[in-house]
Amino acid sequence: MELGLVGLGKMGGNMRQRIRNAGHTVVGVDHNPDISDAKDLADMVGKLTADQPKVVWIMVPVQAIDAVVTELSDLLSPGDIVIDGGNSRWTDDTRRAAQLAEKDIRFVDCGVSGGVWGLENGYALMCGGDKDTVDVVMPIFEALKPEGEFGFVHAGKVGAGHFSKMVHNGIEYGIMQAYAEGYELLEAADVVENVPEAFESWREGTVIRSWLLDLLVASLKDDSHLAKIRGYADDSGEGRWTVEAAIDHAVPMPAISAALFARFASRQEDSPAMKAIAAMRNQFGGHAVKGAEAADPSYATPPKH
Ligand SMILES: O=C(CO)[C@H](O)[C@H](O)COP(=O)(O)O
Repeated sequence: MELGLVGLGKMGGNMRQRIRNAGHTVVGVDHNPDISDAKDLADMVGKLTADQPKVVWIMVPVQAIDAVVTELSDLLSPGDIVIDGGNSRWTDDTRRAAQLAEKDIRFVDCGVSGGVWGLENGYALMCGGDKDTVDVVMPIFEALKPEGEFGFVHAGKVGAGHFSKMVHNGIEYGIMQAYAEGYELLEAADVVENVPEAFESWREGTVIRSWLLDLLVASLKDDSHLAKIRGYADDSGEGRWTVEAAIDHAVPMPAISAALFARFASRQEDSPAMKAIAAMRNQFGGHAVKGAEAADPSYATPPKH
């Protein structure tokens, strides 16, 4: 089968290779001419010549997806298929599907998990769209997914793929946070003599073995106290959308929301909220505060009311 692939970065570049390894033709396009097979989107579409609907997979940062969808809507023909494999917000899928449907172009949303290891291990795929459309793309999904029984779901209509991926990522936040908190306690308590060794021992036989645990062990092998990196964690939206969806459905989500808020806390040099707590403790109990007492001696004595 023939596929156009837009975006050949960390994910798209390896996906092109895995699809080619399975014997398909991929015409990839990227801003970087050194890795691109076509000079622009029009050139890429022109190079898709097989007797089939043209199928174009978008694998670009979320901010760039709308522009690519709009350009493709002018380049493709009725019956052709666009797949959005980025980490899009699931509510954007119906809007993009409707935009393309105006020109009878079909749309599939596909959450992709596997990161930089996907070339080797395969990518777990969660897609949404009409069954007939998903069936056309199936050879490409088969090429990308891990070998074996699992790693693919046609989750439902348009939007269901990214909704599934969003919840997957929310769970990812919660699992990572739990390992991270356990790591901090082990480091702080100084009871377990070799923390990386304890984590490594959990990789087999335990209830908490997982790939994320394997990855943490790999990081601790390289840097046993994680001294080379700062405790600063970004987010790209998936955790926020998961918590927002939980609110929409009144679903209690204490672990995932705590994991999300822990990331926000990681970005603060100092905590305005904890300053407020320290100030109130000082007000009601004359409890000592850190930092400000040197500059303002009034903090050293309990205020009189
Ligand atoms: O989808 C992924 C993994 O499954 C991406 O790595 C994603 O970036 C993770 O989300 P966040 O950046 O918010 O941690």
